[in-house]
Amino acid sequence: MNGTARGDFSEIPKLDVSALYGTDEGAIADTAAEMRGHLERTGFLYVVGHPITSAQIEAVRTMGKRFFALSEDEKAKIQINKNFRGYLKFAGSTIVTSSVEQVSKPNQSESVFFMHEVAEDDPGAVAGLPLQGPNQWPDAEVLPGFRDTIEAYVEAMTVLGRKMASAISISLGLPADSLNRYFEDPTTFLRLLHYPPQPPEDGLFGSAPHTDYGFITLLAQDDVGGLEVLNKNGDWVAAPPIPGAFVMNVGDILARWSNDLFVSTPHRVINSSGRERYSQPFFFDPSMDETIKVLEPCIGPDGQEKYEPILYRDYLMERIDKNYHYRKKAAAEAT
Ligand SMILES: O=C(O)CCC(=O)C(=O)O
Ligand SMILES: [Fe+2]
Repeated sequence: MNGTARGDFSEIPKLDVSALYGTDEGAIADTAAEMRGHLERTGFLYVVGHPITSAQIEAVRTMGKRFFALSEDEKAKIQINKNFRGYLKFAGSTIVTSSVEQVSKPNQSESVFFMHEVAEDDPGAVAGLPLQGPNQWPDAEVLPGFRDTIEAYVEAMTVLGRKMASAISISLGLPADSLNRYFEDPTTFLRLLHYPPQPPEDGLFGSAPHTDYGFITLLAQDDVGGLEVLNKNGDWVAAPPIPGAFVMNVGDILARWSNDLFVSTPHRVINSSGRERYSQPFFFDPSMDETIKVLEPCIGPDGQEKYEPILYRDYLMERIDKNYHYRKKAAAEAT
């Protein structure tokens, strides 16, 4: 696709990925090719035809609603920690790395993060590697079934994430398994978000314009709406909810990995519905100790690699440190 098509869209395309779960190689290749077109043009697509049931998606949403309905004291028991796991209170994050506009007002949301599980006695955790440690869970007596529901969902989403990585490989003319090693111990974040209704106000967002850091994001949203995606004309294109579908988007490390073949598109949330909105993005990223170097098929005839290789851990830490109040504070205290 030539550069002029990048960002040229007025709606978010839909892709049926059922072929990726089968063995028909022709159908897999067709799906991968279609996906590639979307990743180049919009960087966003609806994923349908996956095997994750609406009931399973809904079960996670219900757990999120129950969690956010707890008292501030109860939620604060699992306040977000240095390993980036736990509860981020309302208005706890401001996006300062946004390339889209200068953002000053905090996001009008509260959220809770669960990452890939790392045992306390894991060598990485013992060595104090960043972001390596156990999750923080709400008290099982307060929220029975919470942990099981989240873990089952993360497992299913990880399978879907790997299918997408494989499709991306195929779309670039690489063997289906060529990216597997990057996702053996994937860095994953499941973020449960709650956006209370917000007043219309200049510069006030549920989620301020931003791009995602990682490889891909697979988002399930409730029926409220409010997610918008920026096209090349500067229009904010709505990404309204489609029952059972995930909104998938390219993150910055995939854009970088692909030498900017794929586009990490800015997006934002404004919850002007008058209702509570709940969403659950799953961020599927490479292993912390993998080095991300421009993929061979993405190097053009000029041989130019626009980006230096980078260790995913270093990349991620830099991005995270810039974005969150609590980490900025911790970083300041450490100096
Ligand atoms: O809640 C949404 O619809 C989008 C959330 C989002 O963009 C993010 O958490 O990165
Ligand atoms: Fe996002």
